[in-house]
Amino acid sequence: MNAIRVRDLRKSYGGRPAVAGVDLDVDTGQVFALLGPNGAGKSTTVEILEGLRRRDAGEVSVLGVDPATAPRSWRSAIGIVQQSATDLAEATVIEAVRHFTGYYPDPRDPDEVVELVGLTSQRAVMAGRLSGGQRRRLDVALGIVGRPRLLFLDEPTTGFDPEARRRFWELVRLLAGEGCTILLTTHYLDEVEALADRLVVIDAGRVVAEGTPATLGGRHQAEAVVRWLAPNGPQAHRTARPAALIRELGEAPELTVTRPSLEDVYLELIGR
Ligand SMILES: Nc1ncnc2c1ncn2[C@@H]1O[C@H](COP(=O)(O)OP(=O)(O)OP(=O)(O)O)[C@@H](O)[C@H]1O
Repeated sequence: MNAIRVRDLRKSYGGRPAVAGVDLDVDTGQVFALLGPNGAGKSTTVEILEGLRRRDAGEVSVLGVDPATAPRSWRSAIGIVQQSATDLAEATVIEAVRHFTGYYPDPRDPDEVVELVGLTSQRAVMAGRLSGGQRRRLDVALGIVGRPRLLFLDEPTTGFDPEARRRFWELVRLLAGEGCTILLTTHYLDEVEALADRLVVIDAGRVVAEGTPATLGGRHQAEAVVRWLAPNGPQAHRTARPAALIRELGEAPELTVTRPSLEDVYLELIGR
């Protein structure tokens, strides 16, 4: 069964389409990324899947249920990390996590959750006193405390320092390894490359491309650029068969082979 199945999803605000006919298929256990420029319609799509926003038209099934009419039991199988953080300023980290365990039938141990998101040293700190990145980690903690079967992560690592991001990636891999399906919205293409099994690119409310990080937009078939330092200066040669050229060159100094990055392909897809 697909964890998420969407057909011809539509939503307008005041007559202006924000989502204009989106189809999505996310397999159970996949890490699936939604990419697209600001205002593309990602959050609107995700909020409809989370049951937090009404759609105008289209079919939506999330864990086999229509989120618009989903029962409470469905909600407890879903974890949400939204862009706008929950108001928790008056609780400490561990109190907030403990409080949220009360909403779920089979929650994780609060101390384990705090450790997983790297907030053990801040466990007794008031949420209102956390730094931006630490606050975001607390949001992640609250999203995973209920052991969700499906986790929505909307720009989860905004404000994270590089170490926190790497740690968060490990956490996503751990959750995926436990069989949790993950829908990730992010503007960081390295994050998509590191985590996503599949991705779609949304622009102006429509899916403009889909694939894996390695194959999006025919990236894997694109010509490679081979660079090296020759006695007469730096060389760059574009070729579909880099291995043959490298064999010919032998031990060339400063030899590199590059193909278009995911970012190159993405920017081309959205016409920027
Ligand atoms: N509550 C709202 N009322 C009116 N218009 C809205 C509302 N929410 C979103 N929009 C508009 O709908 C369009 C899609 O917005 P959405 O937040 O879904 O985009 P996004 O892809 O998530 O963007 P970002 O990357 O900036 O988070 C935008 O033009 C936005 O201005």
